[in-house]
Amino acid sequence: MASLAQSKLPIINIENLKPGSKSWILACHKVRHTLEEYGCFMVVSDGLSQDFKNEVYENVKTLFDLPTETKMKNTSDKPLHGYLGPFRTRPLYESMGIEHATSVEDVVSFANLMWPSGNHQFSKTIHSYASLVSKLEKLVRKMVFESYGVEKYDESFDESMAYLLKLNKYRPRKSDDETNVGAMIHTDKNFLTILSQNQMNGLEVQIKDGEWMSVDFSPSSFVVMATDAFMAWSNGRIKSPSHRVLMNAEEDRYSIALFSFKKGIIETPEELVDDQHPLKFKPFDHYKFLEFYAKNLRYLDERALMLYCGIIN
Ligand SMILES: O=C(O)CCC(=O)C(=O)O
Ligand SMILES: [Fe+2]
Repeated sequence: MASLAQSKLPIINIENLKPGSKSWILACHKVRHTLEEYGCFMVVSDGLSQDFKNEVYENVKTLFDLPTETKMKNTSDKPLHGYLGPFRTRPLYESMGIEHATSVEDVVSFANLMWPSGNHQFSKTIHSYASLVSKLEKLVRKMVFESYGVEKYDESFDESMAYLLKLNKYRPRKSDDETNVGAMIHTDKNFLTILSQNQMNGLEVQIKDGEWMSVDFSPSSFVVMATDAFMAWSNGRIKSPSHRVLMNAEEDRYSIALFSFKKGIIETPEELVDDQHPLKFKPFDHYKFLEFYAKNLRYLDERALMLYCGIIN
């Protein structure tokens, strides 16, 4: 069995840097090289104070405490965007998607659906959180694009990004007979993922040679994770790390993932294709790929992308 690495995820400081400065350029390269090697890294953010984080997670708990019939009202025409309840293969897990969480109107209408007389506190806190995290998403993307010298494509991403805030709850096991798998081994299908958790660990990432690393979130930290779509965009340079959640905690674990999706086509910049790096993935419509994935959920890893738009050279 693969061993569990004790090392920590790289931590990169990306806040408060002046674009164009020497430290900015160095950080851009570091972000890109770390995503190429590990597919993820940790960021400690000034914006995620302990008080704010407590407030966010209290609101998340209040949401999951609602009756199942209420939570089930959260549906979506997009796959895997609405409420997902526990089921046989993953009894510990529940998740709620809030679409367009960076738009205050959309968060308010989600809250109105969950609480008939609204929930101002929830809307305010969750919208502030989504805004903070979406800024980080934009920053990381800009840094990677700049490091590859293809920043001219970043604007079209900025204009067409949709943000899904995915709130996850993992309850503890009821007995030793129950599985401890909170989330099965998978790679993400959005463009970039920015994750935080309450104080309960459980996330594990496969780094190299099948080695699993358990992620110890430091306070005020986010994990930035690349995905299959980002890997395709980079012509296979960026790694889309396999990850899972194992629940050994005795209390509920909550996490929040901000998922960015590109409305429209994702295509590898021509600058990233040459004789040594032939094109690996055909251009693809991001949401259509998500639909394909949702219909073929046995391919939880990057095989889904290979089957959908991979080019066999
Ligand atoms: O809960 C976590 O830490 C990870 C969640 C996750 O992998 C996902 O939502 O795709
Ligand atoms: Fe994931």
